[in-house]
Amino acid sequence: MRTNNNERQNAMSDSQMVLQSLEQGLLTITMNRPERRNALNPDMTRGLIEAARRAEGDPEVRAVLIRGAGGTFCVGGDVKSMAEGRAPLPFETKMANLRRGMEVSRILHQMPKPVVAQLDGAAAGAGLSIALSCDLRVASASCKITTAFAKVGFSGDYGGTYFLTKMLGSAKARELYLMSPVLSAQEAYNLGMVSKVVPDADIEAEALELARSLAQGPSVALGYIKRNINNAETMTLEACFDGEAIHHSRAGETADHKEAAKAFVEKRKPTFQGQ
Ligand SMILES: CC(C)(COP(=O)(O)OP(=O)(O)OC[C@H]1O[C@@H](n2cnc3c(N)ncnc32)[C@H](O)[C@@H]1OP(=O)(O)O)[C@@H](O)C(=O)NCCC(=O)NCCSC(=O)/C=C1/CC=CC=CO1
Repeated sequence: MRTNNNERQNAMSDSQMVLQSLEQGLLTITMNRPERRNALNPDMTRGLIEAARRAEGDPEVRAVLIRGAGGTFCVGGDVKSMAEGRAPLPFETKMANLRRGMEVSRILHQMPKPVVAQLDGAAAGAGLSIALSCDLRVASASCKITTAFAKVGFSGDYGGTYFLTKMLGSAKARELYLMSPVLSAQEAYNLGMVSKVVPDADIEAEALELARSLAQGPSVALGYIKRNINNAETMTLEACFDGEAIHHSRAGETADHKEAAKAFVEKRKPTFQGQ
């Protein structure tokens, strides 16, 4: 079914476990299972993938804010449901389901649009992995941050070992995965895992302000910046030089670049159109 712009702006995923709202170029994705502190289950995973695919493919989306309802980002897999010990799925099915779910981290990390994670309450296990796949993390002062996996006999998923190793280096990633300490927001900030710590009362406003400013930014250049940095995670210096040369030259052809240069000379704030 085709939807008009108004309907799309406040579209919800089929499952209602993940809410989507598009306003002025900013897609807000809200994990909505507050009674379980937004623990992941199959519906939530499907909703997240659907939202991430929309974020990637919808040209109206210029930036993304991902957050959790009820004052918690996401505590990862649902340990209470794991403890119920339902009949296990065949290994191949289990593995394929998990692999499919992880696409959310890949899309958020790779798509050429900035993604901000609003971390409040807790970010644990796969919830932390998803947060680490984002470009920027704003945390409330009381937020608890932990890999959690080893404590429940898991090794890690949703790309957390990849992102944390790239972010902090192998030694620190090993420590945080093998020992699984619960970090305060300030400790996570000191390590470089979060960009900003704000008072609990300000978390929503601060995360929204940051995400909105990115949604109103020079989108082509921001997308290329993200690509360059992603390239740097895996490519050679030569390949990164090539990428920078192409991206910088293309960004220089955008209306946003021309507007920014003009605004600089005219000593005013630029207005970006995202093209
Ligand atoms: C450090 C914590 C995240 C937060 O600590 P704290 O603020 O002190 O809160 P608690 O008192 O511990 O918890 C409050 C209530 O929330 C329930 N809860 C917490 N985490 C989970 C969870 N993951 N699943 C279900 N319920 C959860 C907790 O039981 C309390 O409920 P009651 O009040 O009824 O007792 C701390 O909570 C913590 O360490 N949590 C566990 C984190 C964890 O182990 N996460 C899973 C890691 S494995 C994973 O992510 C795996 C998968 C596999 C499956 C599918 C998809 C993805 O990943």
